[in-house]
Amino acid sequence: MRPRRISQPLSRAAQGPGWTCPTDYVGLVTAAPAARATTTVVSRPVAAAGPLLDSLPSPRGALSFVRRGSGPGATEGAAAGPSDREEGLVGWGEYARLVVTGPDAAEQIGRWFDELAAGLAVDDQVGVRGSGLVAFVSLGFDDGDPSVAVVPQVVRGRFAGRDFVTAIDGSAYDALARTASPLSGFGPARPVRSPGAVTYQEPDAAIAGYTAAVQEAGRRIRRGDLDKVVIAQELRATTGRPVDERFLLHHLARRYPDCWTFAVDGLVGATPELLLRRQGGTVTSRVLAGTTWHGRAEVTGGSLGTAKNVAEHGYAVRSVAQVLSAVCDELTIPDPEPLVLANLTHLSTTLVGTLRAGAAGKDAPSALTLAAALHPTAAVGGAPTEVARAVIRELEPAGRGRYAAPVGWITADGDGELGIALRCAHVDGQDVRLQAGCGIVAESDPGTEAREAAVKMIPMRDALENRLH
Ligand SMILES: C=C(O[C@@H]1C=C(C(=O)O)C=C[C@H]1O)C(=O)O
Repeated sequence: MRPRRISQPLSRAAQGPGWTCPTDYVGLVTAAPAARATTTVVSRPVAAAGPLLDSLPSPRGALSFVRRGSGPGATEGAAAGPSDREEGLVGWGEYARLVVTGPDAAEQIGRWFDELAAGLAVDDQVGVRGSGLVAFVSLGFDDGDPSVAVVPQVVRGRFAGRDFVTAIDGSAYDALARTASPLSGFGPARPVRSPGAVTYQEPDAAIAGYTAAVQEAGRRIRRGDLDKVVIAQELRATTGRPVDERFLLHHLARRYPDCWTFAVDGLVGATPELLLRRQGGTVTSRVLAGTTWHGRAEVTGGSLGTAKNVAEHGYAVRSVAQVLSAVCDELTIPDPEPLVLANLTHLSTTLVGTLRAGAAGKDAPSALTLAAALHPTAAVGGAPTEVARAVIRELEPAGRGRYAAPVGWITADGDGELGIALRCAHVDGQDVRLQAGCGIVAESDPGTEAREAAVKMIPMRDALENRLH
């Protein structure tokens, strides 16, 4: 599907008289709406109604940023998390969307969202994070890579144990505004389908190309051009049937409850790395770099703490600390600790900051502004940043698209939660592009890095092939 650029929200008139519902969602369709002068965003608390991901109505166009989600068959996987601790947002339907490129893509999205918000009335009876007006955002890695923002027509959310639904316009709005508990209508309008057989295109050539790129990156580091660069591999796959994004999301959420299971405009994955959460005056970032994986003898205990991993991790933490310390009164940077996932263990540091007093409230930098300032951290770019970006452009000529860039949601008052789009694939019908990368430093061994990249593709390969280990 080619991105459309829509600078104005789709008005009811533009949808035409025959318009009913832009998605396959049918659960909340009620009587025709009364005419309203101003479009209203309505958020209402609702009774808990099963896993968030179960509400996504269509195979395509899923919007998600969910943690500890489960979905059907949640008890199958050993790693399944209890769904009562599930939190996040899912959305569907498009009230408005923007696709932009350029070094100021995040700024353009921020301005567009501010203007859109200024034209909407908000009736929020929930008042938790993520309620009220939100946009899902997925930025491009490089200036030329398109960035996408979507304001959904319907959002289902859960934070701090509170369930809510937000709707703008359309049938869901009418049901929400008129009935006390509209949730009985939620559930997939179309059954979730497997993508069928998966074929990978020239996997050996992809690995050989990657190993050569890592070798070249190492050579440049050793000759002193830069200290660290993250080099990514891509793997293309074709599926027997058009991919149902929900199939991937359910699988990822079950298997990786500690990750944020995301989907925005066909980019689907489960990332362990939180680039930035802004909640009022508090900012949080979980930095990952330095990796070992299960099945390798040296995975346990001390090996994660090798000088190479500690150095790799240090670049990433410093790159985040530098940006956040400029806007924070206080910034806590604890020692790194292991983050154990189903297939990998990363060195992890969670930084927490308090935004500078003068910068609080309306003048505070928004979550999107901060995420754009942080991007690319040395966890996905390198050090120094600009040299690493140039090396990535050269050694990854296909371009990254939205892989390894900020993905998540933002609110109109500047809060939001944005991860780094990792362990993901871009899905377009039966075509799937998987990407995964590794931080390269002077001591990196190309063969080992190629194996690490392969391990990082396992979450998405398993999801596509519906394999549970
Ligand atoms: C680049 C990726 O992962 C990043 C690189 C890591 C590393 O090199 O150790 C670890 C976590 C991520 O910050 C990826 O998963 O594609």
